[in-house]
Amino acid sequence: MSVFNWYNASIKQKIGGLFVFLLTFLFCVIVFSAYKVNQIEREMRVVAFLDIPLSQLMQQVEFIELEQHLQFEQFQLKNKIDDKPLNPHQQFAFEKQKIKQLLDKAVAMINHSLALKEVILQPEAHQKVATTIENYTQKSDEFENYLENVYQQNQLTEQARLQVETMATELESAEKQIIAQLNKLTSDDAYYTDQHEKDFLFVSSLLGICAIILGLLLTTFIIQIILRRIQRIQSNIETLNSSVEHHELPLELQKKIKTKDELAALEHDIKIVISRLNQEMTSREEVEKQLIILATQDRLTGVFNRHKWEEQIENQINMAARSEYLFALIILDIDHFKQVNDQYGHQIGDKLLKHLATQLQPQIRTMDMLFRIGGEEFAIISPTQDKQQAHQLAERLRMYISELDEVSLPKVTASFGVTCYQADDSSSVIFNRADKALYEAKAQGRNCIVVA
Ligand SMILES: Nc1nc2c(ncn2[C@@H]2O[C@H](COP(=O)(O)OP(=O)(O)OP(=O)(O)O)[C@@H](O)[C@H]2O)c(=O)[nH]1
Repeated sequence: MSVFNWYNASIKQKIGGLFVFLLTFLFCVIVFSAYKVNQIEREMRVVAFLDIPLSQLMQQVEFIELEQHLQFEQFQLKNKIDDKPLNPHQQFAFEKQKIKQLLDKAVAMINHSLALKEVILQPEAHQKVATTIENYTQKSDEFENYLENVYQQNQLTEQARLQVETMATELESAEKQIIAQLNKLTSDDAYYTDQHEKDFLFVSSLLGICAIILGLLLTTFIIQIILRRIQRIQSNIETLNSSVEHHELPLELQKKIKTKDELAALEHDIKIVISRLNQEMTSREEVEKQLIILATQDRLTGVFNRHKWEEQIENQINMAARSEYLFALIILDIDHFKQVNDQYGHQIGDKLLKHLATQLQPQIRTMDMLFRIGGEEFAIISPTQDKQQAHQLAERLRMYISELDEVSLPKVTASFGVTCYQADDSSSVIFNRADKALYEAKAQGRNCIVVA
């Protein structure tokens, strides 16, 4: 079994470990507390049902013993009390009988409690008290017999008097011993019970402190978990918000949701919203791309359309008007295209236009732009080219078109009008100049280039 590694454990594991420790401690404290309560209850029962009645009994014994003492005093002084119906022996026997009853009762109580194993505190001391009482009873019997003998002889010798005195003193001290033992027993029991009560109070305080710490920890732990999850939800919502604001695809929820409470349901809902938004934005981007293509691309040939042409020629004019920037404009028109349509059909005419555009695109630089600006009319904007360079490009393209040989398509040629940006040109001015050059090229017999 691997030992819990506190230093390498995560915060969650640490809090969990602390919980296990505290719960174990709390459990031990509860068990100990229950044990103490039980012990105190048993002790209190002994005090209530044994020690206190014993003390009461001994108070009565003490009282009788006081009476006896007085009697012995009289006996010693040989003061006969005429009005008293009983003689000293009878008097002693009568009182001894009362003491004996009380002491027998005390011994019975102690023995009963000992037999039932109720005495948990100082059972030996209780046993000793019982033995001492039994000894006392024996001594008391002996004293009674002796006293009877002395009385019957009707004269008191000095020796007998001394013997009676000694025995009486011994009996008295035996009684005192019993009382002292009982008092000690009661006070000891009270002391131990008091100690156990203090222990119990200490344990109860520990219990309370543990419960408070556990409660605080538990509350903090739960609050932390809830806060962390709320933060996660907030961060997801923020991501969502920023994605919508910046038109970016939102990130997927990173953490897999394990729990099934209300917050988990909320996270799940947000996950669904994010996933839907992802789909929505992806398809919207697709639609936007398609729209841009539709807006800028010629559907038949795939090159830029007239709309893009108008936008770009304006851009080029603006750039050239602001700086030394130069660009060339080439307009090319397929020669006798009407005949192609007439002879091969409109479909072949379309195919030819598409084929021609596809073949021309790789022939120009990436910065050059090819537009279809009319039926069989194309334009090329060629940035940073002067007239000569533009003428060379047009010538290369003219040659290329005239040499194109596609089996399924008729061979064609094209005429070119070429010009360059001139100061203060507007889009229509430069276009008209190029168009005029093209017109001249047509007039010159086609498949040629006129630079304006
Ligand atoms: N197949 C096809 N034909 C088109 C398209 N757009 C225009 N045309 C045809 O192109 C032909 C252009 O004819 P014209 O303007 O007379 O010019 P041309 O026959 O090319 O003669 P020149 O330009 O003078 O050499 C017309 O017959 C149009 O119908 C198109 O998208 N597809």
